[in-house]
Amino acid sequence: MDPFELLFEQLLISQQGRRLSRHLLFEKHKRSVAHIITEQHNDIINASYTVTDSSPHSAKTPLDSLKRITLSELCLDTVHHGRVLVCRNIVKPFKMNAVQLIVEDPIVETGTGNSSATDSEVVADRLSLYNFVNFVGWRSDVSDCLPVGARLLIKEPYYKMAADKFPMVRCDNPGDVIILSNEQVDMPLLNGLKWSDALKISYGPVQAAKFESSTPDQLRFKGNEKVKHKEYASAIAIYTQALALEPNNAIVLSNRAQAHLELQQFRQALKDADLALTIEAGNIKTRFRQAKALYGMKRYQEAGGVLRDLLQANATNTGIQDTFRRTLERIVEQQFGRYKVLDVFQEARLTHPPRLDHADYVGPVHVVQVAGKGRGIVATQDVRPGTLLMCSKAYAMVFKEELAKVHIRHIDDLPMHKNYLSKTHLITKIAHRVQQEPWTTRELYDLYAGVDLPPFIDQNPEIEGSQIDMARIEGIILANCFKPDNDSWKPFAELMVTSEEDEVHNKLDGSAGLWILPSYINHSCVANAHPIIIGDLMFIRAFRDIAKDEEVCISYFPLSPYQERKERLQPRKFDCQCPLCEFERSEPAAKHTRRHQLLEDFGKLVPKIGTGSADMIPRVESIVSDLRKTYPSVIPPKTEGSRKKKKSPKVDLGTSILPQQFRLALINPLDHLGRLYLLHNHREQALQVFLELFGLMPRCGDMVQKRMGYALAISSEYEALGLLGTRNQWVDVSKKESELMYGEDEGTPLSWRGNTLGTGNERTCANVSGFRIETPLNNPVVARRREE
Ligand SMILES: C[S@@+](CC[C@H](N)C(=O)[O-])C[C@H]1O[C@@H](n2cnc3c(N)ncnc32)[C@H](O)[C@@H]1O
Repeated sequence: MDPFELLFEQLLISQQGRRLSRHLLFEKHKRSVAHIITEQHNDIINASYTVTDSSPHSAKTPLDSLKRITLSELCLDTVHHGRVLVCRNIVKPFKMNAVQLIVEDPIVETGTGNSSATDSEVVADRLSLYNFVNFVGWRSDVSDCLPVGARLLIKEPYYKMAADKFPMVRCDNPGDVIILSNEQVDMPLLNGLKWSDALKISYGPVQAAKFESSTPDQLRFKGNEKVKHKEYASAIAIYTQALALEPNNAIVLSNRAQAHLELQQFRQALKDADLALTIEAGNIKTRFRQAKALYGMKRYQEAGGVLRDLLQANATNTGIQDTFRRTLERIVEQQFGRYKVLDVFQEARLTHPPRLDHADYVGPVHVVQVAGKGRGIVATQDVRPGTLLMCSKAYAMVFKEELAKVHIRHIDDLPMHKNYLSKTHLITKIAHRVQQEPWTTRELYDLYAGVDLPPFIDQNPEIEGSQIDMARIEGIILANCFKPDNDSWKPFAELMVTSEEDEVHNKLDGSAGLWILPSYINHSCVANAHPIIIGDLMFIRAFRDIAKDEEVCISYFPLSPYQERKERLQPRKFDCQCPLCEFERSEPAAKHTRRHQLLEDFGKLVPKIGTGSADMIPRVESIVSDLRKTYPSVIPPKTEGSRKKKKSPKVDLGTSILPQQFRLALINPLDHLGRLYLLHNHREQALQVFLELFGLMPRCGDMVQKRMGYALAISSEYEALGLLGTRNQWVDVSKKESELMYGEDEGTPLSWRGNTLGTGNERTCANVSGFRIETPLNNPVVARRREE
């Protein structure tokens, strides 16, 4: 069809509010497929978005209470509660973000052997299945899972206008889609229905009963071919056909176990491997697959037992040896919380995307009710600073690097909002996991889902996939999602709890993930613990002493002046009652206003400060001085650092969190002032500023990383002054702070073992908040001074 003819017909139809004719549906489908193929050639991945105005619908009514509805009865912008659509797929589907099909109604038999409609009258329409098949990519071939002729039931269908201004049936919830097998044709719902004899498609041969004429062996080979091409979902569909013909075929069962392993469907893999072993007990390959499935399910002890037995008979098999070694490492992690942190960093660097293979660890903490906060986490014993409280692997995570590959363009070139990307994909990933692993649904649905959703109260120990509830999943990620700082594992995570749509979408652009146990940790501005995200692992360590039964809290955002924190808490719908907030609330309002004004003045100067102009020094000094005056009894900065004064400074380790000592408004301006001093070689003043900054930083939340950075900067300045003893003392301080955050790796704090935090050569330069500081080895002025 001529593209202009197509456009003209589309225009006419859209003006008349009619659904697309059958041949137009085919033309559009064909064009979309051709478009995808071209884009594939250009190595661009498309994602098609149809953004719902309301929360995605999930049917709650059981199938046998639903009444049939036909395509022609569907009303626009309506969720058809209490109804079910019976339909048949009539095209080779394609998958972008959603699986796109064209489906048709069945024909009603009249009882006289005639049908109520002729073939040409059978209504067809578009169906978009979101979150549906395995998330193996936007371009996956899903035709083996949804072949032409597949009969489907869509519970409580939603009919809506798509972004191209034509209607379509949209289904967000995989649990609401039932693909009927050959045995399911006798359902009462299908009584009196038959399908048009000719599958009225305009291209390609039709194979409704695709595999029926094949033998189990032929199907096995076909499945193996799919595995070779990494099309695991298709392979599983084909092996399943083979097993329908020969249920006890141990080889097919074992091969299907392998395909499930590839898709990380460990429980299904274990089921197949177990069954295959009851038929052929000694099969090494199948036992190895069984061990891998156990490993995937985190049943490391059992996996270890199987692997040990296997090794006894196959001592030289390197694959088994390697899996056994990894299993032992997981057992040590799971039981003792011992991680080789440096290796974890390395692994995160080398794995793309960095989904890491490590065990979860639950340290001395448990979940309890906390007055006024719902549930929370408390320590089960006294805990020392640096103690690992938990290590948790993300329930689901999307990485910026994955999203970067997605070129957002609707198939009809309509502009789409990029910021929906990570949110949509995180929801999809979670829905997919729920679908694949229904036994994990309970722990997911138990999470707080926002003020508008009541707690989940289903008492079933194992919630079935049909209970996938996209609205709840959305609520859960908005209340509990952590977003690592832009570039992967910077130790700052922000929890998003907001009802402000735009804000949420903006924040959800980039990497984002959901971690189950950490989601129970409540907020405090003076947090005693802090999360570090490496790949998809979250480590949470204590930053201060925590007494038995004391609550463990993290900060949901960086520690900032009161006004800013207040604004950030507003959409989260709770007031923070931490000692700092209590104290600052009790301060006279005039002080807050004055600080706010001064910080606004400072904000206006920032672009000019960025140019490094020396004129900025007195201006920033004046703002800093005025800010100091807004705090009571400001302790003047110590005057250490003189070359004559050899006495080591008394280092404040920040263990005190007396709210009166916080002077948060000073931090940012002082940081800029320090940089300016350095830039203009006023090194002694810079040292004073860094010393003051270090003193201003309590051991709270993200402050620990800054403390580490300033301690490093101070040590560099002492080195420049030739005060090596003092320098070493500050190096130790920085090491201590680094240990607090990352733990120790074989006795050496992580930041000193590579370039994970600084520039990689911390003897020659340090990195404070991204600002390079020169030391004698690379600063000619200081080097000369030393020579003198
Ligand atoms: C990530 S969840 C924390 C666990 C949650 N308390 C629960 O019961 O599952 C975040 C929610 O916990 C509550 N919350 C967290 N910190 C709080 C605090 N300091 N005071 C009051 N409520 C808090 C708020 O309802 C917030 O939206």
